[in-house]
Amino acid sequence: MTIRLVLAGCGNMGYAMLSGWLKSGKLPPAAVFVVEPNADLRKRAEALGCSAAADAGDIPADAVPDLVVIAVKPQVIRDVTAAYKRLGDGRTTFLSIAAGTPVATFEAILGDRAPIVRCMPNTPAAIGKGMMVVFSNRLVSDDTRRFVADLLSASGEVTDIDDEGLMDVVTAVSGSGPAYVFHFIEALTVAAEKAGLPAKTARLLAMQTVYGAASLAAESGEEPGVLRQQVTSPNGTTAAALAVLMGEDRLTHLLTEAVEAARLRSIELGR
Ligand SMILES: NC(=O)C1=CN([C@@H]2O[C@H](COP(=O)(O)OP(=O)(O)OC[C@H]3O[C@@H](n4cnc5c(N)ncnc54)[C@H](O)[C@@H]3O)[C@@H](O)[C@H]2O)C=CC1
Ligand SMILES: O=C(O)[C@@H]1CCC=N1
Repeated sequence: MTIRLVLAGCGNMGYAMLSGWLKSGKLPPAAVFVVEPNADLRKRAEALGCSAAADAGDIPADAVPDLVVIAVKPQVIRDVTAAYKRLGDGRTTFLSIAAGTPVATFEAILGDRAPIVRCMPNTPAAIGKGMMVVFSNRLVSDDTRRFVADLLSASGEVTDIDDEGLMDVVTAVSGSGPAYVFHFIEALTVAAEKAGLPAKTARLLAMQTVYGAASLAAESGEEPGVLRQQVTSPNGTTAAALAVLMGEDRLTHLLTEAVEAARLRSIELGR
């Protein structure tokens, strides 16, 4: 079958997105060629029905995929992209999910004819609940934008931005954000254990509370502040806890600091 998509890097994020695309049926596995040096990860991709090889040189020489997805660490992005230079004649679109790395880095390597899309996904993409934010260079046609958006929609919500400078903020909010929420679950579990709950119960309560609250916020159409007030009885238990979290805007300050640290790191990674 014709190779329509090459995935360079099938680690955590590459695999998460690939699984979503295949599950949705938007792409037949036989149309995907995975390039991944790690043998175990290649096997995992082959188990999905894709072809896989350790090196870009193993892609059939006559293949002209619609899309090359670059899903490697920012530190190796230049070397990896250089291996696809022959596909920079305008027929293939490049989609990078790397944190920090600007479109200009790809343009410098691939030349001035390559349509390039920069996307910041997050790991909930693995179960179709990701957040994908997309920035495209001027060579990406409307048709290609639609094609890419449709493919990405298999992994969750997709939204466009037209100011690339905001990608570092996006990375700090939705790209890294799942880790903040996972840590919140960990922290609530520890707090529950310290207050006397058995470990297993503590974890169940913390996880189901975050899951239920996020689902309610997403599905009710109500503002999070209103939902918060619905939990908070005057002078009750929630008010006591929120005085700790919201007093002097403690949690807001902490998250603002965390997002800023991630944003600055994203800028550094792009250098
Ligand atoms: N993990 C996450 O939550 C998110 C990651 N990203 C971005 O996704 C990219 C990948 O991150 P992860 O999946 O977390 O890292 P990872 O380390 O799990 O995956 C990267 C993969 O690239 C492979 N690789 C190394 N050299 C290669 C080469 N020459 N050709 C092909 N593959 C090669 C590695 O063997 C590895 O499996 C990064 O640029 C990161 O900024 C973006 C959004 C979220
Ligand atoms: O931690 C990182 O650098 C990547 C980018 C966003 C999430 N993970």
